[in-house]
Amino acid sequence: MADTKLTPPAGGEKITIANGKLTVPDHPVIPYIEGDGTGPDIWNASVRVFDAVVAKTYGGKRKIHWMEVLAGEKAFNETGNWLPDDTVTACRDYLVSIKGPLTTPVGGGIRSLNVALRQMLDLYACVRPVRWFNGVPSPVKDPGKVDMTIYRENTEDIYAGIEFQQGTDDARKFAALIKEHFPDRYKKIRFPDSSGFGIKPVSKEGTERLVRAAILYAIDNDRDSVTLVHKGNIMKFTEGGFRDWGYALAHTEFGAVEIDGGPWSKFKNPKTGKEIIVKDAIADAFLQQILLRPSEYDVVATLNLNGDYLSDALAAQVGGIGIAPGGNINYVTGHAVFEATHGTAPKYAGLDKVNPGSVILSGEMMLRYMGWHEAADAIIAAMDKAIGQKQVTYDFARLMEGATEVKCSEFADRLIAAM
Ligand SMILES: NC(=O)C1=CN([C@@H]2O[C@H](COP(=O)(O)OP(=O)(O)OC[C@H]3O[C@@H](n4cnc5c(N)ncnc54)[C@H](OP(=O)(O)O)[C@@H]3O)[C@@H](O)[C@H]2O)C=CC1
Ligand SMILES: O=C(O)CCC(=O)C(=O)O
Ligand SMILES: [Mg+2]
Repeated sequence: MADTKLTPPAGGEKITIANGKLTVPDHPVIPYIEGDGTGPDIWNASVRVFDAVVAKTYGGKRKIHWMEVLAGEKAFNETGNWLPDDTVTACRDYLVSIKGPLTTPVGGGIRSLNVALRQMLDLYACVRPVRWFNGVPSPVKDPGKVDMTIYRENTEDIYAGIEFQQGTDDARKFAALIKEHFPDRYKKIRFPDSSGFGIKPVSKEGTERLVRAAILYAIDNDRDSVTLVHKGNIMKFTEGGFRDWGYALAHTEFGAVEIDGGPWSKFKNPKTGKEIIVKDAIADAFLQQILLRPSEYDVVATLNLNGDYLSDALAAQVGGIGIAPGGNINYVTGHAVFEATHGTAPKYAGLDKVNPGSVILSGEMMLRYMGWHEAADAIIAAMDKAIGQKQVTYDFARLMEGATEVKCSEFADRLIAAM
């Protein structure tokens, strides 16, 4: 594999993987992408928290050597390329990286760089834990009942980007192809001449590796259930396939057996002996269930688009997207890019205003992924403490009684002080 032409920071070493196990040196090089919009505000606050927590936890023995790599507007302005090869190579070579949000225009323009990076590195699992921090304002009565981890398939579905724009030669060719080979289905297109088209590939292997990761997470973290969320009643061969392949994998690889005639199934956690239920839910019903009966759901395995919607909806239930973290992971190659669930929030760019919590908690996931559990735990403890002191960014302050609003950078200061 070619090394990046970027100059790595002196004194740092690469994280490596052998036989599926990461080796993390005490001084790892970690590439980061600052991000567009509010990305720089958030990154500047977050990196101070990461450096402080590692220094305080390990007394100077460990240190992250950050290496900036470019993507998005900054990359385009400096190199004329939205996602330079060097950036992808660095994320590939150094295995673990972290990024801020990148803008994707609606309707036309460039395709999502975020999605491109996930596809190029084959980061098939988008892992988004959703939990409530004591004191965070929430629109629901009992936000503490929400404790779920979303495993969103990250490389397939409508996000594969196979689309044909209305009125183009490609769209006409595609329509002609369906007309010739699938006349019955062509007849179902209400306005064929003025339609755009999108294709949704969902594969057995793609489903299996995602559902396997979700079940292994449930085993390792002693969770009660894995729910396969799909719209398989309507999209039978894609979303319905996801459900069927997911159950089949639970049976063949984890020894799950059907309960009361199925399809819900159960197996014993090989580590704890506790029962894990594998169940499924249709996506629209699931969205009302998570509001009404959140404690019945735990690990969620779902397709790309459902997972995108669900992540923001669940984040809102525990106080908003300002503290919703995530990681894009390939558990086989070890590649991982950590990033917030939210986007660039452009109206707040440069105001030092937004909540940096989502990137800070994405860093917490990254540290845990690296095996630096003590530092990760210290971030969670500091978060609890800082929020408890009610000195919070605008998003929480506007909903929290008796709170003092602090800037993005000041919230990082509070976290560091709370360590
Ligand atoms: N992974 C990525 O890089 C992602 C990129 N995007 C991209 O981001 C751009 C903007 O997307 P948009 O739909 O506006 O969604 P955003 O998530 O950027 O923002 C929507 C709203 O969420 C709230 N919000 C977002 N981030 C924070 C934060 N850190 N602290 C507090 N509140 C926050 C704000 O709410 P309020 O207005 O109530 O204050 C904001 O207006 C698009 O180009 C989109 O494609 C989107 C998602 C992920
Ligand atoms: O890539 C984008 O611009 C949006 C991605 C997104 O919303 C997500 O991954 O949750
Ligand atoms: Mg999203």
